[in-house]
Amino acid sequence: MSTPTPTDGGSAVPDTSDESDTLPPRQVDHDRARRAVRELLLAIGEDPDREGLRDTPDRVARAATQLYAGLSQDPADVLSARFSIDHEELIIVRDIEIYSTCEHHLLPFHGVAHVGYIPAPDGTVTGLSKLARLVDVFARRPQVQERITTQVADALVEHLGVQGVIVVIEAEHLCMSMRGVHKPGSRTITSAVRGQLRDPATRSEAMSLLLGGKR
Ligand SMILES: Nc1nc2c(ncn2[C@@H]2O[C@H](COP(=O)(O)OP(=O)(O)OP(=O)(O)O)[C@@H](O)[C@H]2O)c(=O)[nH]1
Ligand SMILES: [Zn+2]
Repeated sequence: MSTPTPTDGGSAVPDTSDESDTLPPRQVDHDRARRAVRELLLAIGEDPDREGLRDTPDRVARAATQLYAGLSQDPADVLSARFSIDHEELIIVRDIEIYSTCEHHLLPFHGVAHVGYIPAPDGTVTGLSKLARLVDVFARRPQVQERITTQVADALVEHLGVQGVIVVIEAEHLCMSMRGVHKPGSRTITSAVRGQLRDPATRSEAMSLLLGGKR
């Protein structure tokens, strides 16, 4: 599913294998990331060669391969795990923990995602874990919360042919907590609704299940 990422800290070699036909090579360029982190440390007046910081550029570069792994992952691959169970009613996975990185400040935002959908008319569903994996594919990129929300909803329509989908994400943005406006604890809630779940009655049933026991 995912494109392999270098683990030895060496510079990423552009992917010229067959996989590059489907996705552009987006692995983290370790050398470049290391140089950038060293520059940032110099820019803030730190000594990147002092003991505690000596390995930091390399650590940050390696962390980036995890934090931005979604850039080289294809939602179609995640949703290729599908099977027919002849179920045409609402399916919800809620409280999916989500960690992402705000594209404005490169600081984390984290919270929960709730995903519900009404399967295609032939009853085809995907595995429950795939909904959480789908969230991660879009969260592990430089992002804004609204975009993750719509991308998850649109991917389920496009790749699974669902009749309706609702996605709600609640998250705290550290760029609002530890800097800037300094409002720790504020939560941002975004939603995206498609197809049959736009119908007010169905949508209200889905919302009460999505948020059930939490309000
Ligand atoms: N809509 C949206 N805004 C976001 C998200 N993450 C961060 N932001 C906002 O992006 C905005 C960037 O505003 P700017 O004025 O360009 O940057 P800034 O001077 O650092 O803003 P402050 O955070 O207010 O200090 C801020 O208001 C952030 O709260 C997100 O996921 N969605
Ligand atoms: Zn931010």
